[in-house]
Amino acid sequence: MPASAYNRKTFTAAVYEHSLIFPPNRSTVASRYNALADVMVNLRIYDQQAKFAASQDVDILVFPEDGLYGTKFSRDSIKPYLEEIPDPKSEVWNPCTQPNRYSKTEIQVYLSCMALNNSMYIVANMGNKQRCTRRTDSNCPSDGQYQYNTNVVYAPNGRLIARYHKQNLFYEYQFDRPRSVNYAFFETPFGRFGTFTCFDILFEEPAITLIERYNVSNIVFPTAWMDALPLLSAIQFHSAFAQGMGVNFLAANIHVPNKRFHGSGIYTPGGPKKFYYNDVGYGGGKLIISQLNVIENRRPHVAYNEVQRPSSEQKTFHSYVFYDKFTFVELQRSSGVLSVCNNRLCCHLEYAINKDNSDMYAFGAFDGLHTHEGQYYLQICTLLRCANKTRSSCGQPTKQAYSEFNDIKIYGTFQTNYVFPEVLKSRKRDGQLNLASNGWKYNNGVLRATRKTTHPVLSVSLFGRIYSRDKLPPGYHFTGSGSKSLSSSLYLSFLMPVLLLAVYGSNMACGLFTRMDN
Ligand SMILES: NC(=O)CCCC[C@@H]1SC[C@@H]2NC(=O)N[C@@H]21
Repeated sequence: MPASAYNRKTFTAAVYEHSLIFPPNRSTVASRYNALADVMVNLRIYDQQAKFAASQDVDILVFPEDGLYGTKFSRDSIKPYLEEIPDPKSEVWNPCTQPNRYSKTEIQVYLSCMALNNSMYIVANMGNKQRCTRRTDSNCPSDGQYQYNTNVVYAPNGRLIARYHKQNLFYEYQFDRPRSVNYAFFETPFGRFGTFTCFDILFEEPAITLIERYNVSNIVFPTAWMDALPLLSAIQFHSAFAQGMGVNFLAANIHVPNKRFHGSGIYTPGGPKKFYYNDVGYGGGKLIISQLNVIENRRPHVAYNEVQRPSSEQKTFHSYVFYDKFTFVELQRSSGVLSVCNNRLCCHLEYAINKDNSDMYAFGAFDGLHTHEGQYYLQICTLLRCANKTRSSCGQPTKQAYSEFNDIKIYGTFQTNYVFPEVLKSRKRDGQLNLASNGWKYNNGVLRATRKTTHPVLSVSLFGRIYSRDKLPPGYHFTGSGSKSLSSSLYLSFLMPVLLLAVYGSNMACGLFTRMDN
């Protein structure tokens, strides 16, 4: 559909960070009756939020991943919470107006009525079961059903219009990985929306393909994201993805601060519109509402690619950032130009700092395969505040910083256009994480402050992904996939190589892996 076909210029979006009420016991198998009671406690809170959102003329409301009953189920204990969900690509169903078409679909009926009663698009995450039999499907799990982590989308008339099964599972042994990637998108009067879930954002499939091949310019993103500082806090990375890919991005997280689940927001190609970050044990969930422009023409970024290696006079050192060994140089002067290289990536920094005595900053580069909790190939340039004044603390998580910069300009010799510009600050008032809503520009691969920074700087980074250098095929991680009965060492040392050979072999034969992204 051409962009001019959209009859709206703006729309109002909302995301709800939900402080969910967990079922009393997630390790034993509850009855369907008790499971539904657990879900209803959370659904009623969703309903209150939807009513309030409607009073604010919200067009689309997003709820988080695992928001209805939480995480850490076993394959068996999740079963009473699952529902069969028909494929909206092959049939039209309005659960609110046709509640008896399928049995045991109470959650879907409730969500659909929420959309209809409040006349808005509702995006939620729930569990989907799909029966199968080994007689016709040799991959059918031994318990006779697939179990998927699923996003569902309802139109303002209550109709189910999209269903997405999460591809890249993150230690979710209760769920199966879909055998082929499914792309879920839907049309609204204010643009085309795609959906994927949490860990998916780090991978090419389905995220990049949805945006580039299916031309979605808005993403609805239920997530259960645990912050991993210094480069992968929720608000920081989700905002950077929106900017790097040139999309509106609506991220709803669960709120469980003692497990590092927090940070939701509404992000645009030009920067964050509104976000919520609260890591203390009180304050609870929050509804965030913001008006956004309809994206007429998505404008992806091109990363700076000119190869230049100005030599740095300073000594480099190594330190770990989230298990990756970066090469760093320390910022020792009040202003200057620094370069640092790691493998094929060279990063360049021009800066002027008003440095507080308690701060130490370093500028680092990493070009390699990240292997902790999943595998993904990274190229990163980062200017960060070290956790204390030792070099080995550079890259360790910290939320404290006291220095502001008069000037920052960062660029690098990236071999990918998938570069996400991050600016993370420490909020003066209370030391909470903060984002820059303006005062920064990302253009032609160069990230620069357009004026003196406000709030102390925690990190400023160019976070690049090279999907074609990932060692695992899309969606294949050693986590999840319902393989709970296999010990991970057996899986990694024996079965994984066999699986990989089989997958690569068959896909190569089918010519599916010929596409190069970079
Ligand atoms: N529910 C999910 O899919 C959570 C995955 C996101 C976690 C992000 S990605 C890698 C980092 N590791 C973490 O602990 N948090 C980050």
